[in-house]
Amino acid sequence: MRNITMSLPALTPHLSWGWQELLDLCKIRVVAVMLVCAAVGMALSSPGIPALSNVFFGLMGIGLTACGAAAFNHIVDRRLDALMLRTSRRPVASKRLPVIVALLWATFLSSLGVGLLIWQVNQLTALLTFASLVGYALVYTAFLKRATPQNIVIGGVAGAAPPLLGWVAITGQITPEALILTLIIFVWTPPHFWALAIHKCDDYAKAGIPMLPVTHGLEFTRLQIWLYGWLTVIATLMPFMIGMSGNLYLIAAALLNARFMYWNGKVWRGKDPQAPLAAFWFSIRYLLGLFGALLLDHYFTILAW
Ligand code: HEM
Ligand SMILES: CC(C)=CCC/C(C)=C/CC/C(C)=C/COP(=O)(O)OP(=O)(O)O
Repeated sequence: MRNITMSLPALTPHLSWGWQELLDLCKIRVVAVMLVCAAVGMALSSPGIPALSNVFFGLMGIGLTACGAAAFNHIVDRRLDALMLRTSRRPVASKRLPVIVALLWATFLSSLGVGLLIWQVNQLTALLTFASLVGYALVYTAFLKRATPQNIVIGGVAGAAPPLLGWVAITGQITPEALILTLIIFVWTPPHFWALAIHKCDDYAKAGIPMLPVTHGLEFTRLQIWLYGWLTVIATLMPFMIGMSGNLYLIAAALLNARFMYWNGKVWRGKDPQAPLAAFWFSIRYLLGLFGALLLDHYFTILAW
């Protein structure tokens, strides 16, 4: 017995995992921002306070499924992740966590998430959340990411879904208002991701992943960031134009857009080597600020009545 125990570290030199590794699979900070967007979708879907049980189980179900999708992504991408500096220390890529454990964890999280939605929320939310899981973990990660520089544009549909999922969790219906919130995240994704991809271009090239800066060069990618930035600005004006949001939102959106386009403009001009990373981090604060403004505006308008 003593011999077996002593020889284990030699046989499995990298294996060392616990709750931290399981948590690392969940991309918890990305999922947290997605849940903010889902919660805003829930709030804007109805004039008063939405049914609290739908809010609670909706956010639990969407969050758990998104964590499961992220865990599947770690499994499918483990060889690619091992080739890139940014991702090489991930639990499955670095072989600290066995694939089978990650697979059981991803399956557990996703089943629990979708199960909660079917049981406590509604079938349509469960179906759309499951479609987002498949869209990200399978369609984007296993196929698009390796196949085309448009990978994140098409794959962005799955990442953009949270406000729609939140909306449907409360109302059971897909409406144009919910689709506008999703459109905002959809057109925001290319500036968000390509800014980071420019910064990590060598890493992606080394791993042979056809991200836009690798296949079409930095100048073309910088232009795309600028153009998608303007599309995002237009999309963010839509909630005001259709009367879903008021002046408070419009002012906040104008200020946030000015800063967003300041950074995207810097990326486009290509003179400041720090600009892409700064633009990437600002894109996250921007999205949180924008959805925060939608929420505040919604409840201020209700209180003002
Ligand atoms: C296909 C769509 C998307 C792609 C390709 C993408 C790509 C990325 C990448 C590569 C990172 C760096 C992750 C890391 O270093 O571990 C990142 C970070 C992040 N993304 Fe995205 N993203 C997408 C959509 C989204 C969406 C929809 C949201 C939120 C609604 C989001 C929020 C975030 C946040 C909060 C971070 C920072 C995470 C941290 O602090 O560790 N992303 N994204
Ligand atoms: C159910 C539901 C709402 C699903 C959404 C799932 C989800 C967590 C999407 C996250 C999008 C994201 C962080 C992509 C990163 O791209 P990447 O995987 O290429 O980046 P990486 O190189 O950091 O792994």
